[in-house]
This record gives sequence, C-alpha cells and structure tokens, in this order.
Amino acid sequence: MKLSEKINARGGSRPFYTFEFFPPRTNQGFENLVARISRLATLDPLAISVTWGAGGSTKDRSLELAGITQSHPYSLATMLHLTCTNMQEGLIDDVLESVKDRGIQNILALRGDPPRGKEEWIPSDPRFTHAIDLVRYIRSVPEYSSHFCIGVAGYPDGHPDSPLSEDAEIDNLKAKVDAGADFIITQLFYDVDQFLRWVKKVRAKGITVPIIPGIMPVQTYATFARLTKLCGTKVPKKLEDELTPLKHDDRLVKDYGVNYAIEMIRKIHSDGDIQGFHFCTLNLEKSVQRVLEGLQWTGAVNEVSNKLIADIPAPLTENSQGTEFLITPSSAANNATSGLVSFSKTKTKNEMGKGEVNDAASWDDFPNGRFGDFKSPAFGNQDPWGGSGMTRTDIHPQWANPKSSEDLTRMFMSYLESKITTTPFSDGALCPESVTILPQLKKLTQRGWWTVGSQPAVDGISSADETFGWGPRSGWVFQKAFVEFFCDGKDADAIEAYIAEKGQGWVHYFMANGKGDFRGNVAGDGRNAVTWGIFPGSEILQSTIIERESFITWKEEAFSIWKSWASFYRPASPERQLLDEVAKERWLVSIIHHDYKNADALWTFLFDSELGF
Ligand SMILES: Cc1cc2nc3c(=O)[nH]c(=O)nc-3n(C[C@H](O)[C@H](O)[C@H](O)COP(=O)(O)OP(=O)(O)OC[C@H]3O[C@@H](n4cnc5c(N)ncnc54)[C@H](O)[C@@H]3O)c2cc1C
Ligand SMILES: NC(=O)c1ccc[n+]([C@@H]2O[C@H](COP(=O)([O-])OP(=O)(O)OC[C@H]3O[C@@H](n4cnc5c(N)ncnc54)[C@H](O)[C@@H]3O)[C@@H](O)[C@H]2O)c1
Repeated sequence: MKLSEKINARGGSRPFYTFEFFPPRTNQGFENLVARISRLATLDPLAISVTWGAGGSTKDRSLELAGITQSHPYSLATMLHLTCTNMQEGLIDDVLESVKDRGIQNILALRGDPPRGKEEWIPSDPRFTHAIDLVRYIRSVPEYSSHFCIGVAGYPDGHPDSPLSEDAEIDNLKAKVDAGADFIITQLFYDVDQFLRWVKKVRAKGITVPIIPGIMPVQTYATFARLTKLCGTKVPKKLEDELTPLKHDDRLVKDYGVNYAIEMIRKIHSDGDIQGFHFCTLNLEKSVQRVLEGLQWTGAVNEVSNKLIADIPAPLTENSQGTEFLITPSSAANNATSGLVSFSKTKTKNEMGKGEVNDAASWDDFPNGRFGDFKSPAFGNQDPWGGSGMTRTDIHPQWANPKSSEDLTRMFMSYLESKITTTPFSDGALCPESVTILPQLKKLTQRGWWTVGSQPAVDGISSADETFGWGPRSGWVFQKAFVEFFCDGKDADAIEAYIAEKGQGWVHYFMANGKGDFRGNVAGDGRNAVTWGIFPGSEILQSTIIERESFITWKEEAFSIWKSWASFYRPASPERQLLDEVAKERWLVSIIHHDYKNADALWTFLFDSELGF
C-alpha cells in the first residue's frame, strides 16, 4: 500500500512511525534481520524502508529484503530507497520493474553519491543527475506513476556537500515535490529548534506534503561521531556536553540516546505540524523499541500485533535458531543517570543454549564492536546505506597518487606518524590504545606489511581507564593482541610456515587474497574473543570476536576498497595499475596472539629474522 494513502487513512489521530533497515552484510545477519524486523513489526510501524547501496552496490540484497518484508506473512508496507546517479545504464528501469513485480509501492527517490570526477569510462545513466530526475522519470511513465508513491530527502541542517543557501536548498526541495513527490523524509538531526524553524520555512515556500523527520537514537558514541560527521549534522552543545562524559560506557550512551530521542520527538510532535517519525534503526531493535515505549505509543498496538510473531516462519539458520531474546528494559528508558539498566529477558522463540544467549544479547549492546558478531544484522555497518566510505568521497588528497609499493608504504607510515589523518582503511586518527604499540606498527609497515587494524594486549585494566576502558565503570577489561596488515604472497607463505613451526598453539591467523584464496589455522567455527570485560551483575561480555566469517566478509570489503580506489584513475595510469595489482596480489593477514598476560608476546614473536626483521 502507498504510504501517502496510509497516512491519510490514519486521519492524523495517532502519531505514526517508519523503520529504516539496511541489507546486512552476511547471510546469517540477513536472516536474523528478517526475524528482527518481524519482532519490530509488532510495534505497528506504518511502513519500513530498505536502503540502497550507492551505485546499486547492494541491489540484489536490497531487493530481496524489500521483497520479503512486503510479502506474506510479513505484509509490511515497504519503501525502497533508490539512488539514481552512478547507476549503470538501464539499471533504474530494471529495478523499478522488479520493485513493481514484488508489489512494493513506495520509493524514496535519491540522488546518491555525486558522480566521481575521473570516471568517465564507467558507463552510467546520463538521464539522472539529481533526485528530481528520478521523480520526473517515475511520474512520466504511466504504469510507474500510478503504481508508486514517492518520497524525497530533505536536509534540516543543510546538505553536507552543498554550497547552496538554505533558501536555494528549499527551492530545490520544492522542485522535487512539484515534480511529483508525495512526502519528505529528512536527514537525521539532533537540533530540534533548528528543525522546527526549517519546517516553518519549508511550509512558507508552499510545500504541503508530510515531512517525516529522521530520528536516530544515539547507539554508540563512535557511530554517533562518525555519522554526524558524514551527514553534516549539527550537534547541539547540550548534547555534546552531556554525551561526551558517557562515551566510554556503551550502556549509558544508549540510555542517553533513548531519552534524548524521546525528548526530541515529544517536542516536535507537540508543535503540531509533524504526524510521523522515521527511525534510522541501524538494524538494531532495542533503542527504537524503548523510545516508543517511553513515548507510550506502543501500548495499544502490542495487543493487536502479536499475530505476526505467530505467523513468522521458523528461524533461519542453525546458529540463529532460537538464539533470539527480546530484551526489554525493565525500567524503560529512565535509568540514564544511575547507570543501572537492568534487562529482563523474554524468550521469543525456542529454548536455547546459554552461550548463544550471550551472543544475541550483545548484538545490540556492542553493535559496532570492532569485529562484531557476523550473525548480527548490524554486523560491519559503516554508514546507514552501507557504503565503505570510499564511495562517498573523492580520493583524499592526503593519500597522494601512489605509483609504487614504496609510495603506499609511505602513505601508511605517514598515517602512523600522524602526518595524515586518514587512509582508505582508517577514516580517523588512530585510537589512543594503538599509540601504545606505535613502534611495533611502524616496524611492520616499514617492512612493507601495511597495517590497517590492531590492538595491544591488556591483562585486566579498570574499565574506567581512559585509554583501554569500556562498559560500566566498575569492571575489568582484557584484550588479546592482534594485528592486521596487507603483505605480498611470498611473505604470506613465510608467515604461515613460521606460525606452523613456532606458534606452539599460541598464535592464530587468517589470511586471504583478492582472488578468493583463504588460509588459516582456526578450526571452521572457531571464535576468538579478543576483547572481553567482567562487570558486576552480568555475564562476561565479549565485545570483539575474530572469526572466519567476519574476517572473510571484511576481506571482501578490504579488497573492494583497493579496487574502488583504483577505479578513480584512468585504466592505463600507473596508479590504476599499481592499485589493481595490489588488489590482486596482496594478502590481508590477521594474526592474534593468545597470551594476553604478556604484552610483548605478539611483537617478539613476529620480529624474528626468519620473517625478515
Ligand atoms: C532519509 C535519507 C535516506 C537516504 N538513503 C540513502 C540510501 O539508501 N542510499 C544512498 O546511497 N544514499 C542515501 N541517502 C543519501 C543521499 O543519497 C545523499 O544525501 C545525496 O548526496 C543527496 O541525495 P538527494 O536525493 O537529496 O539529492 P538531490 O535532491 O539531487 O540534491 C542533492 C544536492 O543537489 C542540489 N540540487 C538539486 N537539484 C539541483 C539542480 N537542478 N541544480 C543544482 N543543484 C541541484 C540540492 O539542493 C542538493 O544540494 C539518504 C539520505 C536521506 C536524507
Ligand atoms: N574479522 C575481522 O578480521 C574484521 C572484521 C571487521 C573489521 N575488521 C577490522 O576492523 C577495522 C574496521 O573496524 P573499526 O571501524 O572498528 O576499526 P577501528 O577504526 O576501530 O580500528 C580498530 C583498531 O585498529 C587500530 N588501527 C586503525 N588504523 C590502523 C592502522 N593503519 N594500523 C594499525 N592499527 C590501526 C585502531 O586504532 C583501533 O584500535 C578494519 O580496518 C579491519 O582492520 C576486521
């Protein structure tokens, strides 16, 4: 059903909400998301939306997910985000046809990433340069026009890449609506006063369609910092001042995020214009549920909608079978200041094993744990539409234009020496904990093993420690050292042989190349918890796990970053040849040393003459 019709049918009696999801990176994450959506559906959203990877990069998974949620037994009004630039010629028509065939009637028409300057050899559809072109196109084809309800994006804090004034931006928004859009969904924001001012300005320009504000409850400090930067979101001083002191405690951050979202929504709703809210869920469920409970908007619907749970087909993978708990805070949303959030666990499905419970329960608690659980729907999330960062920006001038391996070594070294602040693999400065192993990282990188991820060993440090601490303050945290780097095939062979000969069971590794070869010494389903913490009143929490599935998923992304970087250069250019060669020939290697009681164990093991040190 069309969202515009559903909004009208409600008659404005009760506020509505929609939930946004992105297609997960792994098969198990995908299957578990479907189960998660079915649970969230019991909260009676008016629609759910599925994001679209820039340039169609998630086409199949986005279509599949949207098709599932639209059809029986879920039967949720589904909206597909669709970007129109950097899309291969003909793809828009194919997608619109498939969307229509699946019975989906709502499209969020977006521009997507601006075309990359130097890519003229990649054929992309010349008909589309702005979102308005997609709106016009859909409205120009009678069978699409009658079938689809169209939403467009609005930017209360301004568009991050736009040089235009607010007035000019709103004129462009009006043009999209005049071209046939039925509603506006806004970019996420946190400054309610600014939003309400913007809405009045939008209305004053004669835009009358529903405006649905994008709400993203703060989930973790790192995601919040990353996304507000990416989206150009203004962070009110009050929010910054209140959130920063909590940033090491994921639970307090989440509690704060829930309360802040509740306050935002109450204030916006009381202003009278806004009827509904669009939740950017990041594929997590607890915070959105808590916000709606806190608003007391869910009471009436819960009775009606339990039917969905009963209708859902049995869950989906062996690992996910029965591992899901619906975790509801026993004292909804109001514990932020005490720091004592207690959770009551309500089984939603079959009986389950204890270890599995710990996994699923922490999916929301540590959604962006560095190497989060690959079974989590939120695994590997980088931004709300699943890009790698590489697709959103032009090549960073800091990375120079590498023409040789030595140039790349220099780039990775410059990053470690803080001469540059990013690499294609690290979008911000090194974490303070990495500074404690800086000489070791430099030694590896200088050797041509370009490090991209690492952590030092930690044997029980206070969870309140400024550098290593996380979680509730009264606890102890532990880490095993690991390092992850790109090296050539000869070195990968040498590392493998060396670990087999000298590792004595203390050293685990995974290695993979861009051609699809994979090697490692961890048993198929072996899971290395490399960061864990012990806190009062809870099971041991494992925030970071290194395992085969997540490594393989990450290595796909890692090699696609090389390829994506290469694609910025002309085919015959030395940069293109170098980066293509690296993407083909180098290996991504991840090495963990299990002796966390010896802080030097990993490094003394690696810095051996047999490995060329
Ligand atoms: C709710 C929401 C969901 C999103 N979902 C996704 C997603 O799933 N996948 C994804 O890749 N991205 C997504 N995005 C990001 C979006 O694709 C980017 O923000 C993109 O840069 C702009 O898209 P747009 O549709 O607003 O573009 P447009 O409406 O085309 O506007 C882009 C810029 O161009 C300007 N402009 C418009 N018309 C003209 C003109 N004729 N001449 C000159 N300038 C003009 C506008 O003022 C604006 O500054 C989403 C954004 C929002 C707010
Ligand atoms: N299973 C896996 O192996 C797997 C899965 C997903 C992600 N990853 C890794 O995680 C990273 C992305 O995850 P994230 O956003 O949580 O990472 P992050 O930015 O939190 O980095 C993880 C750690 O690596 C350190 N680091 C960053 N850049 C480094 C560099 N150039 N050399 C050495 N150390 C560096 C950081 O300081 C931090 O301590 C990827 O770069 C990848 O290394 C690995």
